[in-house]
Amino acid sequence: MAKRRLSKQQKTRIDDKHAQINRNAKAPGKPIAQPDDNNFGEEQNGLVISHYRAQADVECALSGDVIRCHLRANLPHIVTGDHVVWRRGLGEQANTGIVEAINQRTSELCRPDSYGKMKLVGANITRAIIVIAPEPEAHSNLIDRYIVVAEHLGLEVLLLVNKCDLLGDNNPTLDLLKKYQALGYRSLAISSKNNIGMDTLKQLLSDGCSIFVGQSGVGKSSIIQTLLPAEEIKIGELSDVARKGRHTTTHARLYHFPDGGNCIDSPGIREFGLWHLSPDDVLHGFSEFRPFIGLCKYRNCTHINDAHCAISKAAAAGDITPERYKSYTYIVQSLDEVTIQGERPQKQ
Ligand SMILES: Nc1nc2c(ncn2[C@@H]2O[C@H](COP(=O)(O)OP(=O)(O)OP(=O)(O)O)[C@@H](O)[C@H]2O)c(=O)[nH]1
Ligand SMILES: [Zn+2]
Repeated sequence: MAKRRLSKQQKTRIDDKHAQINRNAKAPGKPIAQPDDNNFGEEQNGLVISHYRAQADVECALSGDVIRCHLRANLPHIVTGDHVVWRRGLGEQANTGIVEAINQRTSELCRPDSYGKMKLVGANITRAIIVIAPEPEAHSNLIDRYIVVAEHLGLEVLLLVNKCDLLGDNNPTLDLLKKYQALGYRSLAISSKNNIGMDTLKQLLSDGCSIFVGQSGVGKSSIIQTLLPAEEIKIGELSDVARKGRHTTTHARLYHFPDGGNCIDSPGIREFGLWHLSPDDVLHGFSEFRPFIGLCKYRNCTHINDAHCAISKAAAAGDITPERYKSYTYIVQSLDEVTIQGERPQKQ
């Protein structure tokens, strides 16, 4: 994945798209030919497992069947993880249905597509599993970036150390772990290869809807495969596509863990980033900074080398660690960089 600095024009386009997504959630869409109401049964609840341009696979809340549904015109943009009201086709049409309404979402995850346009990739996610490993080495700034987005979306964070079979006694990953534990983040060390800690992980994931994020090679595919033995091939397919960089062709899919809880996965979701966040969002994403927010002398304080800044004073006094403060400044200064799907990393 390449990091590149967005031009003003591209940033405007992303902002416009985000505004459009918000408008779509409220405003009517283009009129399309409507199916005959008499051909469908009672309204019922469902869960969007996957969605395509004009259709969605909806799981019936009662039977668990997954039905390919058309979408009622004027419906806001639908996305994997949406809770919907739908009606099943009658008679010979029982294997189809129509989505009538989308219930309010508790969270929305967006990301830019290959053209830099923002699109929704998942809804109602409750938990971000940030996967790190002794190899490739974990960097706290990357962890902080994931945490900031998770905090912004109101997600629970689980810092998952995979490959614990490679941890010696003095591995730097253990120090990292302690640092985030001290900040109040839950963590767990596992080895998907040696099946260590997997039962505890299953328990932690047994409610809500999780997504797995983290740098390439930490073992996200391996972990998901272990948790979803029946879905092995499909996960593998997604992973292969990710490696070839053809992300736009894949759809986010919702999976049920056998022991409870859901997971939404796609290469696009695994690479979640700081799309659209303002410097203020980033500030609030550093949870230990919050007691000092609003105490700076100047209202337009950027908290980076500003005079009379309560945040930098807290860092100097040791109430905020130098690493986290540095991480904050680094993230704010790189907010206009974005990872575009399908691009290869550029040499620095
Ligand atoms: N030693 C050890 N190796 C592991 C473990 N889990 C995964 N691996 C290895 O780590 C490598 C990367 O695993 P993947 O599951 O492909 O990692 P990923 O995070 O999905 O990578 P991307 O698909 O590139 O994002 C593979 O060679 C795995 O066999 C583990 O618990 N211990
Ligand atoms: Zn300040």
